[in-house]
Amino acid sequence: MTTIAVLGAGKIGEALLAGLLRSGRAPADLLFSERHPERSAELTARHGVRAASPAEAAREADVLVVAVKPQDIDTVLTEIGDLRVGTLVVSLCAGLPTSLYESRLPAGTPVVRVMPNTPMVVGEAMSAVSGGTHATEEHLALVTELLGAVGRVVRVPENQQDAVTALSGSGPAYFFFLVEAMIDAGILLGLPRAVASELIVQSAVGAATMLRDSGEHPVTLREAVTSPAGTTISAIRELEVHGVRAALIAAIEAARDRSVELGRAT
Ligand SMILES: NC(=O)C1=CN([C@@H]2O[C@H](COP(=O)(O)OP(=O)(O)OC[C@H]3O[C@@H](n4cnc5c(N)ncnc54)[C@H](OP(=O)(O)O)[C@@H]3O)[C@@H](O)[C@H]2O)C=CC1
Ligand SMILES: O=C(O)[C@@H]1CCC=N1
Repeated sequence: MTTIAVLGAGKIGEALLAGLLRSGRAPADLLFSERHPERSAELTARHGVRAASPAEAAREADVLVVAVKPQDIDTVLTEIGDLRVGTLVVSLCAGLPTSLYESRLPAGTPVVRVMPNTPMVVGEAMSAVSGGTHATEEHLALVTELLGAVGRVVRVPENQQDAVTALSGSGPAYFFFLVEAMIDAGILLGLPRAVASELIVQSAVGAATMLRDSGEHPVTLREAVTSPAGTTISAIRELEVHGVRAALIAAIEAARDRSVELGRAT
């Protein structure tokens, strides 16, 4: 059986562990590495998965998933020390290119770069995968299978990963921000917070399901809500006056630029 080790079991690392367990991987085939003993104990109690040092994890693993913050990559690569020949390294880190790993790990190490997102915790992640110089079709297929257990997976050329990071990696945060603002609007209009929250969250679930399942373009779906001389068009005019479309485009461009910067900083 393939042994998978997750270095850095924070928000994304723990979501992946939980998803792999949900998809039927045995706890004995998984291990993780965390900096603080209390966090390790908490994770082992919650998931029944073993904690190990980065060096132990690297020695045992067939697949080594790196899920530390990009700023911690130097430390973790130093800590893992020697890697078994052929160990597949999977990086979930924003901005970090496969060439960074290839330059620091034994020659020929296969590396796959992945950008997932937090809906992984409910099995609804969107992940994009790109192979490094030594990643074969089998490596990409294995990573696609692993990530497929926690959501959808697409393949992209590595030079698109910074854009992917800005769109779907950070994307859930933009939707949460929008929902938060819409709930605030409900409060302004005098609704109790709980009622405003239920109205908006269910509307978001319904709209997302229509987007995914109807096959319709978002413009068509929006037009179906927008009655002539009705309420929706009054709101849409305000969104355009306040430059919400341009703000979103600029925000996503800034996120892409930050991803590029994180890659250059290491
Ligand atoms: N959150 C998100 O939405 C997404 C995140 N990512 C990427 O995933 C990676 C992790 O992000 P996220 O889960 O949010 O971050 P977290 O900070 O929640 O998780 C990282 C974990 O790694 C631990 N860690 C740091 N250094 C080491 C080390 N040397 N050995 C063992 N454990 C270590 C951290 O401990 P400590 O807290 O002590 O530092 C922390 O628990 C990032 O690179 C990010 O770019 C990708 C897609 C989406
Ligand atoms: O904000 C970040 O840097 C990480 C990467 C994508 C989502 N969260």
